Parts: sequence; structure tokens; C-alpha cells
Amino acid sequence: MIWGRYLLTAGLQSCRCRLGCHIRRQYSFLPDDIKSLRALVNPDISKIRNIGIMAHIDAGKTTTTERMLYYSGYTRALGDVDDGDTVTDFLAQERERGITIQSAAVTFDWKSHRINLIDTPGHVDFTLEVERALRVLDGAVAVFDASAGVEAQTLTVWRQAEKHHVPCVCFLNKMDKPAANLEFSIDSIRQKLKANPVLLQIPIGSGKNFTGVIDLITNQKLIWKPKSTEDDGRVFKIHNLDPSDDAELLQTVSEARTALIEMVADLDDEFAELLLTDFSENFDAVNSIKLQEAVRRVTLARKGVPVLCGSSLRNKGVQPLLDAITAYLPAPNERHHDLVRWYKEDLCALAFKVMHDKQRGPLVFLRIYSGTLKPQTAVHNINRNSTERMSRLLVPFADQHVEIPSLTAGNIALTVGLKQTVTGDTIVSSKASAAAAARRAHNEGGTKKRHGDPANVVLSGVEIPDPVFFCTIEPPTMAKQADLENALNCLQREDPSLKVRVDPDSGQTILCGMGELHIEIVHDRIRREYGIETHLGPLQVAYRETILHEVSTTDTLDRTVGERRHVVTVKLAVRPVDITSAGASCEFAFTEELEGHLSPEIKEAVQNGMHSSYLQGPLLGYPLQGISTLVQGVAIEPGTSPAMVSACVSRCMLKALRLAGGQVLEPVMSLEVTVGEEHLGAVLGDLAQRRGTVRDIQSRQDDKVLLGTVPLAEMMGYSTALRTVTSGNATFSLELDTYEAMNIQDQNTLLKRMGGLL
Ligand SMILES: Nc1nc2c(ncn2[C@@H]2O[C@H](COP(=O)(O)OP(=O)(O)OP(=O)(O)O)[C@@H](O)[C@H]2O)c(=O)[nH]1
Repeated sequence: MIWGRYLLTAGLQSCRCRLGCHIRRQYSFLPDDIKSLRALVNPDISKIRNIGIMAHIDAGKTTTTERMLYYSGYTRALGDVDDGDTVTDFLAQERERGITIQSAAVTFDWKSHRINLIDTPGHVDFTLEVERALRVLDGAVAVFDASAGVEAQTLTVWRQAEKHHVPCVCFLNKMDKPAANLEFSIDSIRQKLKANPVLLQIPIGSGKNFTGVIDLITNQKLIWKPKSTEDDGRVFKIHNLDPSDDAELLQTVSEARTALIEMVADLDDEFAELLLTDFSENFDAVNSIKLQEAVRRVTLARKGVPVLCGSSLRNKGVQPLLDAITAYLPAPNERHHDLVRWYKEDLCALAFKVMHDKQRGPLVFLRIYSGTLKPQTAVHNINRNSTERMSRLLVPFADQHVEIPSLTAGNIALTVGLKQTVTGDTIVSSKASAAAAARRAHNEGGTKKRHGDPANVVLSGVEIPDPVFFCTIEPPTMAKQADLENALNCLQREDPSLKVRVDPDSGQTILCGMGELHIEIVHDRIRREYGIETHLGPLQVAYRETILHEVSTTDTLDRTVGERRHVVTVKLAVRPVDITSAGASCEFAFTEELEGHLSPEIKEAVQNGMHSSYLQGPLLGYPLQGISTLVQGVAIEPGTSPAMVSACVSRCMLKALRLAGGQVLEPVMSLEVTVGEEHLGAVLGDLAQRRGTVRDIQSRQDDKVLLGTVPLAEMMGYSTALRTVTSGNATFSLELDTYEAMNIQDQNTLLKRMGGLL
């Protein structure tokens, strides 16, 4: 997209008239690149739709997005996931693998509405990306494969959307497939999602003969040319239904419209009243505007979900979907965001994604909840308590960005210059405005904390789960170590679920992630985007360690360094506490007497020694959890340095931990497998071999849903194994449940294996 690049390289400043004259000049050069100049000015908030597309993997999100961009005039050619040239899947691996990994935000206009669209990934390893996107959306489109109905990942994402109260529209895609089945799909929305499907269209023709839809609101036929290979679907015919149409079709439409009207009346009192007063003689005579308004109210109240159908690949049905987004999904000011009223007209925005651009540094995606964002201004980051300068403001168009002079509430912006901001941070105009909002919140009784505490007025971010897998990562030569560190720093700011640490013994860099695919993708991105060929060690499970017994011990360190003699004696007691909960940390305290006696400097030295001991357990060097330590004595001879106090504490801790008996804790995952009944036995058999425990087996339609727990160590390569035992007829999701003590036999096997004895 040359146009966006031109604006940036032209060094456009934040000045409206300059922008205007660039637009005129630019427009005359490249009239086709962006058809809609509205994209550059702030639309009325009621015309904005912040939308996400969510679906099961391969349901057709990316293809549908590409069609939307094409019909809205943003792209001139139709991208194709199978050819690897889509706009939203701009990371190289996405193009190659044909999957969507990162949420790419795209802004475009449709019939005087601004649509900010976030494409969300479907793979389980990237649910954090979905969650992050849903936080900032006002509405969502759920795309289904009409031959499969509701699939496992849709359920997960649907639940996430419900958690954030996001109203949805459903799009039954792939109506061109011979196995596409409207009734089945509608039924699965009702049964599996427990939602009320409000069917707004019925398909014309089926399979290869699917040519269009009948709009039940307007009673119109929308017909596309049958041969999609020769036609881009931009032009389609709209006819009113007339009595000469096929009688069976007319009958079906009449029944479906009556069912629609009755359903909407059931869900919306205002519409029911209208029917009973003005249309009691003939419900069917209700006008389409009133019906559409009622469907909108039902959608916003999340009492029902409008259902449309089409085939994105065959270029049919996408324009009515765009119409439905603008007609039924909410504008930002129709959503309830608590904090907004406390900020009034002041800026309040949430950083929901960070990306790294080699030339421009970190690019931060912000959702603006209130106020106006302007480039070349300082903004305050409440979470980091820091003030940063934002240099440029852009509208995101996948990997192309258009510079703009200001952006108002309700929009999604891309900013340049915010170097400290990470995903989940709240950005406001100044420290004073945060304090003012906190005061308003307090006065309204909205918070219980201290008067004027800005911590109260932070938009809640996304919870980041603990990584469960790790492996070493090595650069090809030591000379590349600094480049690798830089690449990892950038990737971590983009993806908070990726953790990086250095092994204190070996000095090796360790990569910790959410799953096998997650680590593989990171590895791939380091190679492609940063040009570093790294070597990954074997993928390992992130175990933890704890102790079995309560122990008290003493240690003395007596060391002469140069002329100086350091002598310190430490006495402490360790005991196990709540070992299994995933978040159980370690704690320590001083006896009351020590608390009063020790200087702050020595207390800090003790704390440092304690923290480094907690990072590495005595058995295998994994972090410790579920331990409480009481420091009972610290005797120091004059001249002893604080570093020696820390060293003595660490040594004494190691002694105590060894005496207390080590116990390895392993991550245990909660597992959900959805499988056809005929393959249930094979899945259960396989699970038993993986030390799995079955908690429940439920029925869902013709499928069985197995709920259980299984140690993560046994789950490497599970997706391939499951595919094999079920001939591809199962889906699963895996999530950290708890840490459990390993039995002595398994623990010994692990110790031998890690010690190189097996
Ligand atoms: N028959 C048919 N195939 C389609 C249709 N839409 C998409 N596909 C195909 O389905 C496959 C998946 O499409 P995508 O658009 O990549 O699906 P996605 O949901 O974005 O996939 P992820 O990003 O991996 O989650 C591709 O091979 C598409 O060509 C459709 O309307 N009909």
C-alpha cells in the first residue's frame, strides 16, 4: 500500500491543513489506493464499530476479512489464504502456515461507518491474543463453517466474548460446500452456545448452486453471479420477492419471516407491543425498519444473535454481513465502560497490543475510551507511573499505517514513541488527570481504596497465565548474543505470555512459553524478522519444587577477602505451606526481635539471599513454591559486607531445604476432549497411559466431552496422537490447573533422567 507509506515518508506533521493538502496531492496521484478519505478524519462516535472476528480454526475468518477489505475499497485485489497473499495475515509464518497468529487491527469504512476490525487467532496456544482483542471490542462476528456448525474453539472464544459481554452476529460461511447445513448449524448455535439464533437470511440454492440469500427483514432476494472464479462478487442483484417466484420458496420465506417476527417479539417487549397495537391483524405487515430496530435491541441486550449466511471464498454474502455489522452491533458509546465517566473529557486509553517495527521502534495499539489523542504530546502511563512522549499517531491498516493529526474516543489508534508501555497498560493525559478521575471515582463511592489513588482508575488488563514449557535458546555465535537479547526483549513486549530468563548456573538463555506451537513460532520469528539462526534445546516442562518437612538450621560463613574478614551466622526455619496452588509463592519473615534490631541494609541483604534461594530448588534447580521461612537469628561481626550476609543466607537456606526433603511438583493440566462416541474408548485408553484422570464424561449432541486432568509432561505431541487415535475426529483444549506432588517413583525416574542416568 504505497499511499500509507507516502504519507509517512513525506514526514507529515500533525496539522490538519497540511494533511489536507497532502491528501489532495496524494489523491490525484493514486486515486485507487484508498477509496475512502473518511478514513483520515474522526467519524462521529455513533458511526464507529470496533469489531472482532472470532471462529474455530479454518472457519474462514481471514478469507471473510479479505472480502470485507476488498468490498469496502481498501484493497484492489482479492487476497487468498491458500495463495498466501492476504492483508491481515502479514507475518511471514502466517502466510506460509495459512493461520492467523497475531491479531492484526484493520480500519476501513463501510457506508458512512468506520469499522475497526481486529482479526483474532483460532489456535489454543493463542487464546491470550483473543482475550486481549475482546477486551477492547464492542461487538464480534462469529464465523462458522456451515458444514461443521459450532466447533470446539468457537465455544472457547464464545465464552470469552460472553465474559466481556460482547454482542455478536453469526456468519454461517462455506454455504457453497455440499455438506453445508443451515438447520444443523442453527441448532448447534442453540444447543452448544446456548444462544438464541435470530435467523435473518435463508440461502438460495445449496452446495455449488448456492447463489445468494433472501433477506427476511426486507423480503428481498440478493443474487450473485454463480461463477465466482470469474466474478469478484462486488456487484449483485437485489429483487423484491414476487408472487411469480417458486411457490415452495415463497412458502419457506413466509414461514421463516413469521418465525423471525415471533421470536423477536418474544425477546423484545417494545416490538411485541408494536405488533399487538399496530399490526395485530397481520404481523407480517410490520415494516422492515421497525423489525430491524427490534433485532438491534435484541442483539445489544444479548438476548439473541442475528444469523446470516454466505460463502466468502465464492464472494457471496459478505456485503450483507458488513451491513449487519453496522446495523446490529453497538457503537462505542452504546457500551458501558465504568471508568469513562470518571475521566469525562480527559484522555483514557488502553494499550492492548505492542508490535515492533525495525524503523519506528515499538508501535502501541490503543483503544481510546475517552478524550482525544494527539501526536507530539506527552501521555501518562498509570501502570508504569511514567510519562512518555508520543511522536506519531497512525491508523492501522495491517502492516501499512496512515498518519493522522488526532483521534477521538471510540477509535483504535496506533502510536509511535511509547517505549515503556506494555500490553494492558492504561494511558491518560497526565498524572493530574488520573488523580482527578480517582477523586471522582471515590466521591461516587466507586472505589474502596485511598482517596485520589490513581490505581483505582486503571482499565483492567488481560491476565497472563504462567508459562508451562521452556527450552534453552542459543545464538549461532557469542557475537550474536546481544542481537538475540534485543530480539527477545522486543518479542516479550509484544507478547506478555512469553518469558525469558537466564539460567544462573549455565548462563544460558531460557525461553518460557504457553505451548509447543508458541515456542516454535517465537523461534521462527527470531530467524525471519531478526535474521538470527538460533538453536533451541529440547522442550521441557516447567516443574516446581517444594519441601516435605519443617526444619530449623544454622550456618556460619567465615571468609577473608584481601585484608578483610567477614563473619556472619544465620539461623532460620523453613516449613511447607499450601504447595499445590498454581500461584502459591514463597514467603519469609523475621522474628519480632530481629525485625526491630536489624538495620534496613542487613534486612535487604537477607531478602536478596532469600530470593535467590527461592529461584532454584535443591533437587533439580526449579523455582520453589509453597515454603514459609522464619529468619530467627543474624549475627554479624564488624567489617562484614552485606554481600556476605546474602551469601550466608543462601547457603543456610540450601542446607535447610536439603534437610527438609525435596519434592518435585509437576504442572497438571485440565483437559477437555470432544470426540465422537465411537472413538471415546481409544481416547480413554491413550489418556490412561499418560497418567491422566477422568473427572467427567458429558454428552454434547452426538459427541462425548471428556473432562479430566493430566500431567503436562505426558502431553507433548498430543495433538498428533489424538488425531491418529480418532482419525482426526476430536478436538481438545488444555489449560494449567494446578501443581501436584509427583509420586516417589515418577520423581526418581525424572531425577535420573535429568541427571543423565536414563
Ligand atoms: N468452500 C469454502 N472454503 C472456504 C470458504 N472460506 C474460506 N474457505 C477455505 O477455508 C480455509 C481456511 O480459511 P481461512 O480464511 O484461512 O480461515 P481462518 O479462520 O482465518 O483460519 P485461521 O486463521 O487459521 O484460524 C482456506 O482453505 C479457505 O480457502 C468458503 O466460503 N467456502
